[in-house]
Amino acid sequence: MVDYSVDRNLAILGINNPPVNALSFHVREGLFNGIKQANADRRVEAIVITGKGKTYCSGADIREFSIPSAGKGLVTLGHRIEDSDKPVISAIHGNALGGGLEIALFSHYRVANKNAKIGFPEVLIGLLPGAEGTIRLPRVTGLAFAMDAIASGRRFDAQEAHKHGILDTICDGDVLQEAKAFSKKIIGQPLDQRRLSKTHVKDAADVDIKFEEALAQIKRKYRGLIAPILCLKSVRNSAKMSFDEAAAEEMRLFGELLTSSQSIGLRYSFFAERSAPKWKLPCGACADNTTPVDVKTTGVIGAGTMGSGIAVCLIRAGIPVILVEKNQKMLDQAIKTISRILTGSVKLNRMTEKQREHSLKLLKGASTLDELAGVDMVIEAVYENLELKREIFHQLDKICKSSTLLCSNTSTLDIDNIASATQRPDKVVGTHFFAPAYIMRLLENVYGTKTSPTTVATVMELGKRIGKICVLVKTCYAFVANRTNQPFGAEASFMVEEGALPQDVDTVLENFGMPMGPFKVSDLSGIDVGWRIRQEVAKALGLKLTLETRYRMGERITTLADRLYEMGRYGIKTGKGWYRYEPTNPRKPIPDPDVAKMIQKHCMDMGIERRNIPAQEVIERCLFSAINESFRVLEQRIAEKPEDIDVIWQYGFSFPRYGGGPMFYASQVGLKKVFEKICIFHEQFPYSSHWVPSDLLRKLASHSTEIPMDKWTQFISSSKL
Ligand SMILES: CCCCCCCC(=O)CC(=O)SCCNC(=O)CCNC(=O)[C@H](O)C(C)(C)COP(=O)(O)OP(=O)(O)OC[C@H]1O[C@@H](n2cnc3c(N)ncnc32)[C@H](O)[C@@H]1OP(=O)(O)O
Ligand SMILES: NC(=O)C1=CN([C@@H]2O[C@H](COP(=O)(O)OP(=O)(O)OC[C@H]3O[C@@H](n4cnc5c(N)ncnc54)[C@H](O)[C@@H]3O)[C@@H](O)[C@H]2O)C=CC1
Repeated sequence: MVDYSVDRNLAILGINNPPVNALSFHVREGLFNGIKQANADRRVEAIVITGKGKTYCSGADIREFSIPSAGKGLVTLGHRIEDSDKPVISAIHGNALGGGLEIALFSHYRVANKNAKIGFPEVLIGLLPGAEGTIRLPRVTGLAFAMDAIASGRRFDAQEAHKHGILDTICDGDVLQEAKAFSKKIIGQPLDQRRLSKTHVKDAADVDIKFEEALAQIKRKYRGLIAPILCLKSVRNSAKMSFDEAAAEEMRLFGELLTSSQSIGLRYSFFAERSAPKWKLPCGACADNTTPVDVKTTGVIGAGTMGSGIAVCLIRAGIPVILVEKNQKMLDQAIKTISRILTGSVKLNRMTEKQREHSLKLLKGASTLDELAGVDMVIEAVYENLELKREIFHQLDKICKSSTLLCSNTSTLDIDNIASATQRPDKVVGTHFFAPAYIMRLLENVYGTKTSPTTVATVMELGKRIGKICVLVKTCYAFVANRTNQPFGAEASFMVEEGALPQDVDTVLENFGMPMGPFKVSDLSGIDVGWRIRQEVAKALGLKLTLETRYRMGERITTLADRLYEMGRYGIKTGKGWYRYEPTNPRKPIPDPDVAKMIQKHCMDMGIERRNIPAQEVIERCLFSAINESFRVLEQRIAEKPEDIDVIWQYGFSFPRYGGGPMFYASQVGLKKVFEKICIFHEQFPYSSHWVPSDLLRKLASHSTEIPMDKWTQFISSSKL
């Protein structure tokens, strides 16, 4: 785990723990023993700590935080490094993150390759740099930089690190060679001033002002998160207390965070996010054994909300797009919108003006499908209408070259049905983006019965290329995202019918951690979109829709959203929806008394008695109904693993990362408790089939002990009840 070698007068300690050189138990032991050995070795005059492979060290092994600690702690190791009689140089390439940066700060000198990335990302997993990082960094950089870097968790480059004194020198080439050259300058120099524990925070006098400024900023930026605040407090301590007192307090705060529900949720999310793209098909094909085809050119059909957003994602990643729209006015409008979105990216420093111009050159508008004959991939984003989509796929099949992949951005429709309109069902797949497509990170890729592994691999790879978090799911009505979100939204609307107002429900869920309540989201994505979907379903089922009903096919429904549609309130796009929007601030939802009146009249007409709905009921009805549906999705193998559902909720619906997602939330509440509550709601609301308890959940809840999440799917085929 740590390779020890001696090169003339230098001991080289090479951290060798692929893939990221995390500081696991054996690495800590190896470094500790290496420093000891080097100090005892007469040939050695200086010690270099370096990383083998692609990186120096990416910090603590995050998995070890969830098991009892063993062996030497990072602080003990760090003190051994700092106390070394022989100078220790950290030679950094790749990443020096978290505990890795702390090792570097325990070292007496730091040299780095110019491409190295440095940072304290602990806050992103709900922690603080607990091996004296919050006490040492301000001693090097001053308070303002340390507060910003530690509370934001951002990674910065070697140049910035050098400017703030973190690095002594930066090199172009091999960092180990640079460290060897550097050692010649420092061997024999006194070490005391290089030991950060012996130094002071230079701008300590300004600590209160800097703390208040930083606190105000992070409270705005990271609403509801505890770790950024404790990060700041710990940095403040570095200036107000002695080194040892501040370090002891840092350890206490670290312990507090380590066991906090937020950090546990964020650590879960870290691994869930990495497990989601590791797709697997029932035939055994998976990410590791399937090669994607190279997508060089694309077509997007439909230049509406989604088509324009998808086109932005593609051209921004350097992929040419032919945007086909039958309505010239819509096309002109879309091209203007796309240009405006990219201008916004330039303003936010996310791209340069030159990149914007280059991206726009990759976009070509067109009015017929014939233009798509030669592209490698088409993404269809026309209205949610099965016949229309089938007709388009039928035509594309004839027009496009035989290798072209045909993707649909449908939000609900069966991929098998769409694929059956072509002679190439193996190349048909769902690519479900989320609105606004150029912002939301999720791409829910949907495979049909005949979709080939190569097609799946290609859309998963394309998603990664355009910066999306991809999750693969099996086709079914509404797939995983919209299917599990549907009961959540239905319960939110039922509660509005029973006594709450849209803003009440939104506020409770926003306080829970959702950045936007479901009624604000509905206004954003368009009330007409949901209306069209309901019309489609009704048409497919041969139903005639009416506003004066509370039940359809034995199922409870509410027609409140349809009433808004009838009033022309389509959401933000019409300036009115569940809320109203002023032209001067068209994205700010304002509660609208007209909506309250409409709701009250609806209730009176339908004979619904309104009552007070407590906040806890809002949370339980929204979340537990989604959880129940999620368990069904798992038992039907629509989603492969619970983490996939959680990632979908985080990146598709902005479920707070610290909350993990509905599946993780259920695991934290306890499956027994969740199941019992679902049974109670089922009795209370017998006409909502989403309350019929999932068999899988029943099996898991009936177990005498809580079953860990990674074992849940093993119970699908188990007959145990
Ligand atoms: C009083 C008590 C004192 C206690 C003191 C505590 C000291 C501390 O201050 C605590 C810490 O160090 S906390 C850890 C700080 N470091 C981080 O958060 C870095 C996390 N990793 C990354 O950002 C990217 O993986 C990275 C940028 C490094 C690489 O990105 P890539 O995109 O190249 O690769 P990934 O796909 O993300 O990762 C490759 C595989 O490695 C796993 N992994 C990454 N970082 C890990 C880490 N720190 N611990 C454990 N596993 C880790 C990752 O899960 C993936 O493996 P698979 O999931 O199997 O694919
Ligand atoms: N709006 C949303 O939040 C989301 C929508 N979706 C799905 O994306 C698809 C598109 O939805 P939106 O962009 O919201 O619709 P939209 O109504 O904004 O845009 C649809 C566009 O398709 C064009 N179009 C219709 N038939 C066409 C044809 N034969 N050839 C070329 N263009 C044609 C229309 O003129 C219109 O500009 C739907 O399947 C929808 O379910 C998926 C995720 C989210």
